[in-house]
Amino acid sequence: MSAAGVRGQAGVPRPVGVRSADPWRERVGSGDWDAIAAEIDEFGGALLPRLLTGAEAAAIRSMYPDGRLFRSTVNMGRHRFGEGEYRYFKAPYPEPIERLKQALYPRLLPIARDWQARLGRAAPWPGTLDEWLDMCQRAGQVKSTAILLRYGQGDWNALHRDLYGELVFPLQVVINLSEPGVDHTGGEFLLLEQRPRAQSRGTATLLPHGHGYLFTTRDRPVRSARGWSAAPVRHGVSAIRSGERYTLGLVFHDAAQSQS
Ligand SMILES: O=C(O)CCC(=O)C(=O)O
Ligand SMILES: [Fe+2]
Repeated sequence: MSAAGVRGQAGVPRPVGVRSADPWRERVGSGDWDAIAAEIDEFGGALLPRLLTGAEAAAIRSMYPDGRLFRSTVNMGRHRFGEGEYRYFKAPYPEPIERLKQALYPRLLPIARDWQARLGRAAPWPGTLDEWLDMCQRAGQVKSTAILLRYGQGDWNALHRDLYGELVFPLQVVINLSEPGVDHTGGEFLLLEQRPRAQSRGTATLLPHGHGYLFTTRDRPVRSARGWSAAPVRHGVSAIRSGERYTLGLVFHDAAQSQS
């Protein structure tokens, strides 16, 4: 950890002094990114360090009822997406959301480029999130995609992929704003990987409070007889058995006008 940070409450690095580095980049950078890349290569998902303190997670949870912050609300039962509700943040995003997306993008980029090379595909993603979102905008993908999800007892999220147009960033992050075992039981994060010419593999993860979880958005390279093939990956959430579970979903492409 850099000299500019000290361990704050609950193990979250906190900036000190006027010359401290961007605290969001520092938090994101406190993970062992070689180990994270190895983990996502093996399982299609990987736990990230704690990205939000308890107070910050509570502050984001408390945004849920404030209609001014959101561009639309999705009733998951009505769309047969599961049960529960989520809301799309309006751009510009509240500061922690914008800063986390900015801090995460350059860490995800080498993994995305590496995957694309293995799959023999061209990597369209520029070095910064702003440049990439400009490309989305020019392609008509102009709508914000960060979401705040709220699940009560019995709610769940059907297995899906967050694709919103031709342009896709292949990795995304979810953060648990609630504390498993305290605020909710059940509500495991699920990944389902469709393996080439084989049965699918499932992975369930109880996301620790305030931590990020990095996972595959559309598909990822897996070894096959002829080298590498693209394995489609879906994600979802098992039923919440008790309590409430709030999460923050960060997708790195924006959405076409025709998408919700
Ligand atoms: O609530 C979760 O853990 C997953 C939410 C989700 O579908 C997403 O972040 O894209
Ligand atoms: Fe999703």
